[in-house]
Amino acid sequence: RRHSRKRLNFRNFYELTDEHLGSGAYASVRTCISKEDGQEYAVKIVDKQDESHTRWRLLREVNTFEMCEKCDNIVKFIDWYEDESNFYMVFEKLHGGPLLQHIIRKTYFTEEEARRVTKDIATALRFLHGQGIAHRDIKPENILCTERDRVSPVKICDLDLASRPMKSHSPPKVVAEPDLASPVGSAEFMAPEVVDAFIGESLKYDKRCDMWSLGVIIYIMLCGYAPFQGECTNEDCGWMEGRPCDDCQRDLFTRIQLGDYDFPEEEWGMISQEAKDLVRHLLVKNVNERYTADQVLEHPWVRQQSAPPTILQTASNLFR
Ligand SMILES: O=C1N=Cc2cc(Nc3ncnc4nc[nH]c34)ccc21
Repeated sequence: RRHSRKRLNFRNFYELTDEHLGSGAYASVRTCISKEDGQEYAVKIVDKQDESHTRWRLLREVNTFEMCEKCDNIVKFIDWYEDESNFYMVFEKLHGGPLLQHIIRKTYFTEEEARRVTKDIATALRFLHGQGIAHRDIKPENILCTERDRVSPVKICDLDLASRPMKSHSPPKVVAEPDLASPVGSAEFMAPEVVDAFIGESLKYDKRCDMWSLGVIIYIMLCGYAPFQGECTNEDCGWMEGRPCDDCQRDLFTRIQLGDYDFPEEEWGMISQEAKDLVRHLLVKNVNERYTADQVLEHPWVRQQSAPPTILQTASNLFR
């Protein structure tokens, strides 16, 4: 009972400020100040009204963060609370904010800065994948800059969609007399891909989705636009303003599935061959061939002490 009582008093331990750090569909992230040490923290406030946000789902995310506390490139989780209407997840406060907002504010952004950010994200992914966890939602909003005045080091956040490592790779316990009503107990009915998921290679490959996402982030950091973009015939469909458009969405999915992207000379002419080579090894449709986090960290462009100081056109293109 003591344990749960403590959980109910977020406001006894922290005071919310009116600084909003971000908001998603079901949660908002705000700055709060600890009454204990006077330091700023970030708190993700999850609305309980959305019944898909159960305590079980919160505790799973909390547990995933606790597995990652040793990794310097994953935002540090501090503690969680709840009251009748919200869950509160408290994190260390990072002062640089989300990656793209940071890059837009910079007058110039160099390959060397892109290399350092890439190394930090690959380090976080190597740690997660080493724990058997796939992030599954790697995107610029989930890459946070630690400092206001420089783009690296960065940390990844939001493990809500992260996969949980399988307890063990043992195949499902098969009972002698299969109870036909409960498919889990009887492997006789499992499809090949389900058997594969239990014991096959697919477990190894489910982390590779994060490496594709990393490839898209590196591409955007180097030129300021995405490798795959959807566009429909209707000029002012609203897609570019962030409004939904089914035709654009379908076009985007088709382009991703075809994996057809290129390096337009205007921006990519001045970018090193090593940087392009790394992107080529990540935006690979075949997961068997797609680079792992270890391979990214061993790649010449990432390993080198510094990449070319070439000033990129990223910031101006991001503004478009
Ligand atoms: O788990 C999280 N899901 C979203 C999220 C955002 C988030 N945001 C921030 N955390 C710490 N400092 C931040 N500064 C800006 N946004 C910040 C932290 C943790 C999570």
